[in-house]
Amino acid sequence: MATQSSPTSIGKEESLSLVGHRHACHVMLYADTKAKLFGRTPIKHIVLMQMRFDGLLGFPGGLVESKENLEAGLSRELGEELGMAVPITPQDHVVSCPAPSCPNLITHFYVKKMEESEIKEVERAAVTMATDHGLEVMGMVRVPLYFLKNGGGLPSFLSHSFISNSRSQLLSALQQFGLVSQRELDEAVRQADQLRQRPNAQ
Ligand SMILES: O=c1[nH]cnc2c1ncn2[C@@H]1O[C@H](COP(=O)(O)OP(=O)(O)O)[C@@H](O)[C@H]1O
Repeated sequence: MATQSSPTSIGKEESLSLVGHRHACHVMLYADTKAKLFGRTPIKHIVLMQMRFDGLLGFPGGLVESKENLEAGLSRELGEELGMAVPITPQDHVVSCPAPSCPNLITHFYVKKMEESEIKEVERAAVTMATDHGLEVMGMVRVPLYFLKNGGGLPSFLSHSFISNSRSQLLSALQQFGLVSQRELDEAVRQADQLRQRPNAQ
């Protein structure tokens, strides 16, 4: 599994002053919802990730070119991956970290809250308009934040494989933005670890 523990963060401006480093920017888009699974389990929040071309889960975004500023580069990547403009501002920045297993790469993470109708528009555009759909991006996925029996829901989602530090980005954003309690996150991680250790796990 490709999950790493939280790497040490670095100031965004400080990271930009490092010589010979590349910068990757990714964003977690989310919205509140009143929808219920099977008419009874509250979904609470729509949180978007994507299935990448390499079969790993990650957030939309990508490498920023050296001439671009970070938010402009991220907005450009989103245009390609989501098929519509989703402007990102410096206020959406959450944390920057050296990539865990990629020397000289800094990962910058952003979080943007949207309306439910806006996030549904993003999902539609990602399939119908995005140039990357079916190529670099296999599809957007919603993160299940609820718990079902036998580890279903968030624990099962967390037991999949994630690119770079995107799993720890997800966990810390869910906690920081109050989408899942710390107690539930701890329980989800515990159950995810158990699911991975099952002898018949794939
Ligand atoms: O969701 C993510 N969170 C953190 N780092 C990521 C995420 N997705 C990819 N990365 C890292 O950033 C690098 C570039 O990202 P990505 O593959 O999205 O860019 P690209 O489409 O411009 O090639 C990847 O090789 C990986 O190390």
